[in-house]
Amino acid sequence: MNSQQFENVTLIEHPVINRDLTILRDVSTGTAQFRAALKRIAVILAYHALKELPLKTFEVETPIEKTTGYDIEQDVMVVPILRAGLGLSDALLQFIPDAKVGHLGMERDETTHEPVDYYSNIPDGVEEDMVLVVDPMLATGGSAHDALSFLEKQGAQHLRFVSLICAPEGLRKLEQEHPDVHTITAAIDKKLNEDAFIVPGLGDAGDRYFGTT
Ligand SMILES: O=P(O)(O)OC[C@H]1O[C@H](OP(=O)(O)OP(=O)(O)O)[C@H](O)[C@@H]1O
Ligand SMILES: O=c1cc[nH]c(=O)[nH]1
Ligand SMILES: [Mg+2]
Repeated sequence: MNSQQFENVTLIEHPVINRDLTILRDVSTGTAQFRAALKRIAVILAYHALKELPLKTFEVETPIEKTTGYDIEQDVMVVPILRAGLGLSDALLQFIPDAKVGHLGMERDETTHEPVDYYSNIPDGVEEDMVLVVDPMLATGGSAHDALSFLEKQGAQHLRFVSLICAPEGLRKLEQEHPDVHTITAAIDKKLNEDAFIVPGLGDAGDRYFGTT
């Protein structure tokens, strides 16, 4: 499936992503290799997710002459959806070391597949900042929808969603509920199964990243 079927979705294609997604999908991949592959893809996603940041110019003096310098004009806030989102947030902080970090704790109920919120801590500045909500898996879209709605209620106006693997069902939900939010992802998979897991997916991202079951 390609991103052209969805408004406001950028599907990042890169040979390193293809190789690392395969490592992540492989059921025999252990925790260390899983973390390393996720972190490599996260850097590529972060690079693309920050592409639209506005710049300001100023004069800088090189050893040879004065020239135009650039700095990022807008503050950035990274908001991982706990737990699995934590695996993506460091990559963004490598590029924007002074970014604020908010946290939203959510866990899907295994029977209803609805997210249950258990924690929130969002720094000041959410109205003006570029706010990047990060979570490797977009399945039904319930968790991302809750997170984006919560931030919109707090006044967020410049929201992006950064994900590793999206199901079409989740992308359709975001398209309907948050048409202004741009999604950056490394894969759009086939569908959800009866347990609302992404097919083929990689299983439970949080469990595989943190070594829980
Ligand atoms: O689109 P949805 O249907 O809402 O599913 C996606 C959510 O499920 C996973 O989290 P999980 O509930 O497993 O929590 P965890 O990160 O603590 O493992 C994943 O990291 C997303 O947050
Ligand atoms: O496939 C899925 C769906 C929800 N959460 C995950 O971690 N994986
Ligand atoms: Mg999980």
